[in-house]
Amino acid sequence: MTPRTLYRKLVDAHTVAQLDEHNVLLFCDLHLMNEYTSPQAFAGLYEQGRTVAMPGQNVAVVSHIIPTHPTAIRVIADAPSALQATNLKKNCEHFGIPLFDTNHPLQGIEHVVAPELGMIRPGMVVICGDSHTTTYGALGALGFGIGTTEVEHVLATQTLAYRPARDMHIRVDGLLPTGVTAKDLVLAIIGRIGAQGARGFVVEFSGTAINALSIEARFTLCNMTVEAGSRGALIAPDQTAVDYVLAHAPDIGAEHLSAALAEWQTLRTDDGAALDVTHVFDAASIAPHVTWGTSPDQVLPIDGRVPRLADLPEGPVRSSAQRAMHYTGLPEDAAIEGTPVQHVFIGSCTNGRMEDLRAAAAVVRGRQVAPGVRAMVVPGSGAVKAAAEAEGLDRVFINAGFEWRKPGCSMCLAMNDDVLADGVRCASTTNRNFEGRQGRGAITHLMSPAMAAAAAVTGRITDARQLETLP
Ligand SMILES: CC(C)[C@H](C(=O)O)[C@@H](O)C(=O)O
Ligand code: SF4
Repeated sequence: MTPRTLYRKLVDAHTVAQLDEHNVLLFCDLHLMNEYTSPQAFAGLYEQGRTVAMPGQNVAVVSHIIPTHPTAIRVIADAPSALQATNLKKNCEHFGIPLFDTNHPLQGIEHVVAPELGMIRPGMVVICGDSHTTTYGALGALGFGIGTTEVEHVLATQTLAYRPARDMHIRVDGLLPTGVTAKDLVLAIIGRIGAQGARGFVVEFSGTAINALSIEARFTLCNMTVEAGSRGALIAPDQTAVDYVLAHAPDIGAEHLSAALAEWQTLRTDDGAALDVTHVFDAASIAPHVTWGTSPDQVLPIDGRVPRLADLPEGPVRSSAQRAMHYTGLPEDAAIEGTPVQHVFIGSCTNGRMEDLRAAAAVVRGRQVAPGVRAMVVPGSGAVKAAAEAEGLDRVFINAGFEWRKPGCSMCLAMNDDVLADGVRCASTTNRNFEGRQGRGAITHLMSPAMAAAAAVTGRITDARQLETLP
């Protein structure tokens, strides 16, 4: 048999029919939905009198528009947003789709909720009307975002017309130094290959540095791979992945377990499989990274300087850098370290999990948020929030002067009322630093949770490795 990549194996195993030369009909094991990208899809179903083919293989979560203030009952004040949530509830009830509604104790960001509740298994195809569905590659599942018209088709048929991508392999040799995280790795990768560098590809990661990552760190890596333009990210499931899945999905009955384990074993790229592109990185040389511009590839190691325009190739790279410098107020050749911030945001589907909160808390413990800085932590889900509180992390943050919020997307994209004012500069653990993403005129610097925590306590962009851990 011709050697195949892991990606090809997943596509082949889910192909129901070859539609034409380029497209297949792909079966989707799980379809996740949010309040934001599902309304028109449901409207389309009603219009055509169609029903949902496999309601049990769909799950909905209120993620994006939900307020995160620490009130006992959450009420969505904004009328159009409230309507989106009510409609999602009605639609889910009508079609029998499970829903994590506004006040559900396990509500959160869809990409945090789904894996922690054991919904994601190696070998699955998982889709969602949201680009960060690539997260699930961390468990050897092919996840990717789809558009609203596709959401309708998936609801009606549980399948999707799909044009397979090309295979990119990113190997990361060596080990990340202490204090350097998966967030720094992915920012370094995007910085080198560019925000369009993986466009048209599904990226498989391998190498000693990847094998050494925890599953939560792999979620961060696969989540942000989409910011290099990729159509998916994959890591072959190893023992770390199997342990995670079994710990989070105890319902895999003993009678299915050995078959499942045997199948997961086959989920790897065969020797000799054709790869379209390969990149190699050296983990040991990677430092904490921070974005300086308005695209995730406008990024620097913490000791780096904003590029000089004359050093950039003439054309779109230079002109977008020029525009970004104007927007972020950082001139060419400026050092990124020491840049003052007024806001710190710790959360999102990239870095809103337990390990992220622990890493931030380790920096914050025994310190205070710097004067003039507003800092908040928004856990990725109700389960993350409860686990963090059980460990006392909420007290660490609150005692330091952070706001401790309820779960949701929040200031990752400011679709609720967590919006930054014009000109405010924010150290953020999120994944996109686009113009206006966190509020009109607000400036976002992407970084790891430890780096964001260091910015909170010093009031400036700081190398977290230089702050001693206090008892
Ligand atoms: C709202 C949604 C469509 C969007 C996405 O697809 O990623 C959002 O989650 C984001 O992060 O920008
Ligand atoms: S946390 Fe941010 S990136 Fe993730 S789904 Fe929500 S808005 Fe999108």
